[in-house]
Amino acid sequence: MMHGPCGASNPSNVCMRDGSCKNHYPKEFSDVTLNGQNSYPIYRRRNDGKTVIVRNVPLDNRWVVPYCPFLLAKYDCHINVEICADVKLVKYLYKYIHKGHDKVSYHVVSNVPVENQDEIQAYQAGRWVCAPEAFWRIFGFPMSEMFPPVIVIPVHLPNHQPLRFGSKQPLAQIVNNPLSTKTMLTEFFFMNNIDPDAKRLNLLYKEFPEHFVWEAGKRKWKLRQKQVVVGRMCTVSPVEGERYFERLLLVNVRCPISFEDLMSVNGIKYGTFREAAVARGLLESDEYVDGCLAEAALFQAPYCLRVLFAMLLVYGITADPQLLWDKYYSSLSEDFLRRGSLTEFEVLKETVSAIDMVLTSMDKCISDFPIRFPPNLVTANDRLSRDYQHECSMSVSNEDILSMRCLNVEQQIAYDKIVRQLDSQGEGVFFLDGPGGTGKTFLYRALLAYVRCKGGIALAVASSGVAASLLPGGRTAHSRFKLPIDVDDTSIGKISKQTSLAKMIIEAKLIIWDEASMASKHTIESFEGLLRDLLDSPRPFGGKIVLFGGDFRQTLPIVVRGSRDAMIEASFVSSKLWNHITRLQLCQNMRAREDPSFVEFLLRVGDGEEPYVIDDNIRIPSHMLIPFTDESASLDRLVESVYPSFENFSSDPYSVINRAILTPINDCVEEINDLLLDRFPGQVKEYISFNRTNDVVQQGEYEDYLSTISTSGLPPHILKLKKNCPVMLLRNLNPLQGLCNGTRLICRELGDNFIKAEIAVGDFKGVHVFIPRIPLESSDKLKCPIPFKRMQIPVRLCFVMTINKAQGQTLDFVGIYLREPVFSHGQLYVALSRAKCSEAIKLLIHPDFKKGGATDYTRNIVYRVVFELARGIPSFSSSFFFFFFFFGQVPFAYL
Ligand SMILES: Nc1ncnc2c1ncn2[C@@H]1O[C@H](COP(=O)(O)OP(=O)(O)OP(=O)(O)O)[C@@H](O)[C@H]1O
Repeated sequence: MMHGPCGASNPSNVCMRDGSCKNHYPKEFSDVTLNGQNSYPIYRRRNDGKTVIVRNVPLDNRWVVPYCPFLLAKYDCHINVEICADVKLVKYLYKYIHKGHDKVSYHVVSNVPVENQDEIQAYQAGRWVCAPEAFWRIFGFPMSEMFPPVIVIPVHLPNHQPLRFGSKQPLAQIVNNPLSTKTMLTEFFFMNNIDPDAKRLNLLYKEFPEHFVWEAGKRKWKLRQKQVVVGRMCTVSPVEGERYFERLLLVNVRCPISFEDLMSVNGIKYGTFREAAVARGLLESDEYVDGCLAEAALFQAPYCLRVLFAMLLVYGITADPQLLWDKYYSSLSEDFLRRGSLTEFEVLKETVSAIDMVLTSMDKCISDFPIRFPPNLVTANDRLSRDYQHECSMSVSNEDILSMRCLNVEQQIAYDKIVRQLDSQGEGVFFLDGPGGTGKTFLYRALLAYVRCKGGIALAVASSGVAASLLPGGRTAHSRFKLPIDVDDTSIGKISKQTSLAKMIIEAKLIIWDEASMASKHTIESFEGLLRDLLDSPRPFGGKIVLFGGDFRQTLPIVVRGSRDAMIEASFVSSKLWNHITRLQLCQNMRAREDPSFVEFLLRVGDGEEPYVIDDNIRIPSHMLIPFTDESASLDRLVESVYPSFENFSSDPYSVINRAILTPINDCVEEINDLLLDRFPGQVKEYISFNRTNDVVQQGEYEDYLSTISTSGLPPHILKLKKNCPVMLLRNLNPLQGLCNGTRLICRELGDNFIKAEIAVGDFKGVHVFIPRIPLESSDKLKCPIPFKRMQIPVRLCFVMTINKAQGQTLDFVGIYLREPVFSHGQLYVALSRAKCSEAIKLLIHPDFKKGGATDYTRNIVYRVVFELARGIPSFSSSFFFFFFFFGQVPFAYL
């Protein structure tokens, strides 16, 4: 069915209102179906050049009314079906039931003279009941049904019980009726106080109707025998003040026995619900920041306190930074004061500089915040030259110096080639291509050591925080080169030539960019434009020596819900710059060198050469499999393989940190993490988040829903932790000091307002940090359709993590849980290649009954075209290396 035509071709069409179409035709062309503004779908309408003539006007795809081709053909009429894939679209479920498809407006025209007509009465609304509906109603069949039934439960302040009475009922009778004061809420408290079942079940208010029935006549709760129901508290807007805070407490406090009990926290009775909510950490407030710093100051760790203070400033959690600065200055400067040799001014300068240094790594500076200091305490020049000095004087570990002499043959060839260019002050852009574990990081470290030992500047960056934390002095490429986050083909990084950052980049002898295969081509092109601009050179990358590295078998740049073509198009190999790059190949797997048959298997999986059994499924060697018997028993076996005994792990948490269960989707991560936390020894502590909608009007309406959202970029609403458990950081908090998105940590202390954690991997292993609650947003618009911020400690348990989060990490033991098969290029390969040998891997594959229920094969997605594009450049000694690539992993050193 075609709409219209309307608009200029037919301005009098029925859809025209004020000169434009009320149904917004013609729609936009779109290659794919997208979620549009306010969750209305933008359907796929390809610009294929086809038109049809409707009432003498040529109409293209933009005029087609959405329809379902199957239903159209089957019933020979226009039927459209929309699937609610987003919470905002649920409105359709209700809209069409209540809107009344059969409702009509009609006008009754009478012969009465116009001046005597009652226009309002003349306008009528009526219903037209079609024959099937008439029959349906006559037979008394239900027209609509909701399952399970939803019981709405009231929220009222003490002595504010809502009361219904007749206009003629005597007031004394109402007041003296003992039942009038009883509501579902007061009786919920009563039951929690006296009823053994209610005590045993330890319920939240909203859970109560699932287990108890409300007897309206007797105004009391009775234990429910059967029937499934859902309880929902009525919504309360934050503008209602105390009633809103009371509801917030009722959402989170189990088994309260009275209003007073609800207002008590740890034995302290607060005067208001708001104060009680703040004390429970359910509300964002300045009291929280104060409490957080006061608690942290007790640890007498001024370095950690300064990092914490900087985080609280950056995330804008405090309204009055000056007040906090004055109050905590002595704790923040404690170590400088203790030195004794510094003047008061020098102590101040050192303290401010130290905080400023942390702020710089988060792209801020102390002068961005309203704290009064003597003028020019830390100047912009100080800041930049500090960064410059830091890079110039980067220390080199003995291990890295030694690595220059331990390179294998392939590494040595690549190393020599780059060193030759460095020594001859030449130029060159390289791509170090090697499967996971072939020693790319090892080679980067050797090259960084070479340049730095000679006093030169070598900049090390990576696409992800985890990879950056494995390089000495590593930063994420975005933060180091100030690259825009949302880049397109016109973006160019911008750094003023007068700054010392520009000086540092210009003087850098070598720039290394790890995991460039994960960076989008626009990001790399933007970086290339920046180099040309800074170096005033038309040559690619401004004539610098740049070494990119990565593995195109691993995951490609993320294009949210992007198609295969979109991912390939976004990849580095699709960039025009790819032709200017010399490829260096590493093949010998150093991580899994003890297990050559595993290495060969890995490569076949990564290259998409492992034979397919059915569709795109490959068979997994039986010794790597956990046989599927039933859901919980098989999962138990997987868990036991990865974490045989938690008793030993809690005394040596480092042995947990290098083990993990990997899974492609986030859905079961939280569930299995919670299961494992239960088995982990120790007392559990819960941190409940506060979810704040960006539009304050939506707060009351969506608050309950927001707390159910679980997505990989956000910590859970209820974060459960135990002392010594492993967690993963979810934000780049302080990349300079190893706190990157993906850094693994061990929880050492569980404070009321923050956790004290120890960095468990990378160059900053062993460093302690305080991690407070910060406001976090998710970029996943589909899972988070209502824009909101979650105030929570930005960590997740990492007994289990998604495969994408594990990229770049080496693990001692890997469990792979495939409740759903992998869904994107390279995921199976990334998961398998985290281990050093096949003995250190166990896979559990859920049977796919559509494919015969087998549990020994699973999907492997490989976009081979990426490899073809990658090979489209001159490959350095490629034939020499490919010989070994295909004919076994014979180490060159043995030849
Ligand atoms: N020449 C070498 N001599 C000894 N050990 C090496 C050598 N090269 C690499 N290794 C070791 O092999 C392991 C894997 O190396 P590395 O992490 O550098 O690989 P990678 O290619 O960067 O892996 P990924 O792509 O998964 O990050 C490390 O434990 C590293 O120390």
